[in-house]
Amino acid sequence: TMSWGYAPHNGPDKWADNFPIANGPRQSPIDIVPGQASYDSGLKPLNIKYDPSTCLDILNNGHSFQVTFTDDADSSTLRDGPISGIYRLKQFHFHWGGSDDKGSEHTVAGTKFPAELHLVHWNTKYPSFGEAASKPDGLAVVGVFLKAGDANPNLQKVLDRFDDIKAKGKQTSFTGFDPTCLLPKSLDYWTYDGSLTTPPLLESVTWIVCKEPISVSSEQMARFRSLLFTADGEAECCMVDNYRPPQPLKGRSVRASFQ
Ligand SMILES: Oc1ccc(S)c(O)c1
Ligand SMILES: [Zn+2]
Repeated sequence: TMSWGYAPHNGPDKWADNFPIANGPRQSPIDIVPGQASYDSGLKPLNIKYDPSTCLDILNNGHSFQVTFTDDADSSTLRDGPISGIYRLKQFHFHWGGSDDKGSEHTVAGTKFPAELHLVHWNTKYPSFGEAASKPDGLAVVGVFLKAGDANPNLQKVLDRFDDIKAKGKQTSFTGFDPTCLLPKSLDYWTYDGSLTTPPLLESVTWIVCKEPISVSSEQMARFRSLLFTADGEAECCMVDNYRPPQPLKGRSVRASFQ
């Protein structure tokens, strides 16, 4: 059977064929309109504590590349912000474009960024990521925009491993990395109830989108685009434009942690 992707024949406009939730009431991403977000003084600052020793490996899964963490203890966690309880970091990955004028999933008053980082956490009130992913309060994803500018030395540590994961299915060890270094100075954020932005598009995500972007150089963006959607031995297809466009808000409110 044809699996989902980002091409005309299997991309975002086709996902509803196999994943009808694609037209559900709390789909992601969305266009964030700052003037329409409501400041909520009850929102707490994000409490993020990551342990670099939980960083395990980096892999090309055919849709993006992902850095995976061991999540059998409360070592790398997200607390407070808009959530209750303790959420454990499972993985981070990115979405990006074929050129610097597109690539992010969330947009800000229609503005697209060249890429977007997703740090995926699951609620420890559930026994595992897989269990949590099917619950309305199961996941919390911190989104960070990448803005074209100075080269990002912290990001470069990840990009330097791309030679080992160029093709779909390739994986290599990646340890001792602390993703805190990929967060912006300010942790002001917008938050709303949404979903995974890739199939199965589960409506289980509390989205926490940082207002401040981090920097990425155009040369570093070119490096993202050197990865392949395709496996060794298949006709090569560059991994670009692996982003879902904004989805209908359907009455949801977007709250801001800042005035
Ligand atoms: O576990 C996840 C997979 C994909 C995406 S886009 C997420 O936000 C979480
Ligand atoms: Zn994502």
